[in-house]
Amino acid sequence: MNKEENIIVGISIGDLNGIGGEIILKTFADSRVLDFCTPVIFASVKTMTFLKNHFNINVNLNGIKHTDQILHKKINVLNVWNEPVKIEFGKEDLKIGAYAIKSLEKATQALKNDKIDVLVTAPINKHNIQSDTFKFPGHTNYLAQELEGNSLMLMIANDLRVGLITDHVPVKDIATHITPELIVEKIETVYNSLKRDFRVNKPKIAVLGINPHNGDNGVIGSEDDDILRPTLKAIKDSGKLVFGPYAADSFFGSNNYTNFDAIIASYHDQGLIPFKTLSFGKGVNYTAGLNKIRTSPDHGTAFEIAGKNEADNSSFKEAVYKAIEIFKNRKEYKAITQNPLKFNQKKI
Ligand SMILES: NC(=O)c1ccc[n+]([C@@H]2O[C@H](COP(=O)([O-])OP(=O)(O)OC[C@H]3O[C@@H](n4cnc5c(N)ncnc54)[C@H](O)[C@@H]3O)[C@@H](O)[C@H]2O)c1
Ligand SMILES: N[C@H](C(=O)O)[C@H](O)COP(=O)(O)O
Repeated sequence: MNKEENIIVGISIGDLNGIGGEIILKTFADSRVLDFCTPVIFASVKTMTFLKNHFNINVNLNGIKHTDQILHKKINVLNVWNEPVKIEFGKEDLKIGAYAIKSLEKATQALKNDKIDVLVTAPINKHNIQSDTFKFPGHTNYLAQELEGNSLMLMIANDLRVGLITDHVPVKDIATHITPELIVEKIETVYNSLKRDFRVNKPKIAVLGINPHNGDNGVIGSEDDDILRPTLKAIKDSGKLVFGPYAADSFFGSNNYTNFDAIIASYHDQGLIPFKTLSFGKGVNYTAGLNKIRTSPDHGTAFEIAGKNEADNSSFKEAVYKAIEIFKNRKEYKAITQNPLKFNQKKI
């Protein structure tokens, strides 16, 4: 297979009782998608056949046992399990959560071993995936352990990119998590990702304040003055185009966000509420900063509509496209930065 043209997209199935299977099949039912990527779904042919019949989606599945059997122009399904699985749409079920993790672990292994080029994850339910061996609040935190680099949750929709200093952290713990070291690490990660993954030459990054109105000189909290401002000053002094802190409440409403290549929020809902409000259904969740590429849609398992053929697959499709785009950008960036003279040479 020509890996240059046919990027192999590994897909973890997510929660089988949610909308994951539906959005995956709807995406690859459009055969044009198979012209530029080769999907490999980590699940089982039996399970995927049940789903395609349930949703009446007319696709052919190519069942395989090993990644060396992957075929181009086919929807490959790698059999991670063979037994029949009882799918009950909309039901939170620990047994179903265990299949989501089986799929994720197998796909991650393939990603680590370069058997797939990128990983796109369908949504999981964070409660039913917990077990004695799996204790992560999400893919980002799991992949941060499995892969190399410093992970960053970066939500992307066209030119809007919102990264988080803290991600799946309970509200009561946020302030203690935000240290100068973590701020530096996350800004460094988004800066490098903008250059390498999105080919932004001189990234401009905005940082949102932690407290309401940046703490109003200590009246509403001291973290902005004591931690954030001095850290940002040191980063700015190093020559990076980093701006802020900006009061978070008006930053998006005033359209100021359009002036930056990325926005860094202090915590999950500070960043994800404006992001999803502006882009829900088109956004992509990208785990930046790691040696491998993983994207996912900007939504969850949507149990209330699962099985009803109502799920919109736009965000999942966008997640596939973005993973491919980032894969290509990284390759190009590597070529340019390794030997710029060679890259610019033209054949005479
Ligand atoms: N990438 C992921 O794995 C991921 C992302 C977000 C949430 N989750 C998990 O999913 C579960 C449910 O989370 P939630 O209820 O907060 O968010 P959700 O995104 O599942 O649902 C929010 C709302 O959006 C609707 N919706 C979501 N996706 C849709 C789609 N493709 N088409 C049409 N409507 C859609 C739902 O019906 C619901 O009304 C939680 O366990 C959460 O942790 C997982
Ligand atoms: N915070 C993500 C969102 O709301 O879209 C979601 O929980 C997924 O997180 P992981 O990518 O870490 O699973």
